[in-house]
Amino acid sequence: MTVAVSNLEQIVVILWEPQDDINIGNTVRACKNFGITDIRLVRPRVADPERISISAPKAMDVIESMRHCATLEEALEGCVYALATTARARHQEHIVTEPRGAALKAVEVASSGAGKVAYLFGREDAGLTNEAIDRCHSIITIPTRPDYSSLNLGQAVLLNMWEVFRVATGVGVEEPDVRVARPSSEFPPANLEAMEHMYALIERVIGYTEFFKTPTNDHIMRMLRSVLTRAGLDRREQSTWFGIFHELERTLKKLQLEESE
Ligand SMILES: C[S@@+](CC[C@H](N)C(=O)[O-])C[C@H]1O[C@@H](n2cnc3c(N)ncnc32)[C@H](O)[C@@H]1O
Repeated sequence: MTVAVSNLEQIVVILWEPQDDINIGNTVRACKNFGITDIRLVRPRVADPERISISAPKAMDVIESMRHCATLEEALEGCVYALATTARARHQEHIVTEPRGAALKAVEVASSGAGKVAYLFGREDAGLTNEAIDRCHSIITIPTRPDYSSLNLGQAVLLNMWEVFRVATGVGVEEPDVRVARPSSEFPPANLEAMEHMYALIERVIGYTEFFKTPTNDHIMRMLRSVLTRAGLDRREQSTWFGIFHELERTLKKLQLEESE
């Protein structure tokens, strides 16, 4: 799969005083996964390329091109728009958005040719300072359960860069496939355990015939599973299928018994 990456070159990830090489490595990895190569570190406590590469293998190109900056001003060089990420929306005066909305804005600005767009991430123990947040146009808060809202730094980078990638490339944002859409059912979806019982039953019933010709039934069963998964059976439909195959098994067993007598 090839994707257009020109807008992604305009995205800058800034880590504010990162404290840990593993988190820097996870950031590098997430960025490289999604085509972002401009990473800038403001006063990192550590930044050992070898240790960083443990969590970001085959990414030495990005690791070696990371810029080390003494100040946020230096890190924001060439940027025309900045977004601060924080779990705690402390600044009522800022626009607060979530990663998807932020990515739409970031890619819009990045595509305009005006300059680069910076995403700021805070240090592991203290987040971003108020002064750093004040330099930004808007705040991104990743929605979480309210009493446990702080994500790991690398994971926060991952979620945001995934959205930037999707918006910039259009990958993974297709409309649902209408061919497989079905009206919503009044019954709950079929239980996975019940589905497994049903597949085992179907396999047994087919086994009474001469349909299976190969030593393993895997290929056929995988195809049947795929068809029935796509159908998205509800509980009533599943139990009807089960009932039909159950009756078939009973009948086939009876016939087999009669034949052997
Ligand atoms: C471990 S968190 C910092 C937690 C810090 N104790 C605080 O209160 O901000 C490290 C960074 O990940 C990002 N982050 C973590 N959770 C987030 C969330 N729910 N929404 C947006 N960014 C988040 C922010 O950039 C944050 O500064």
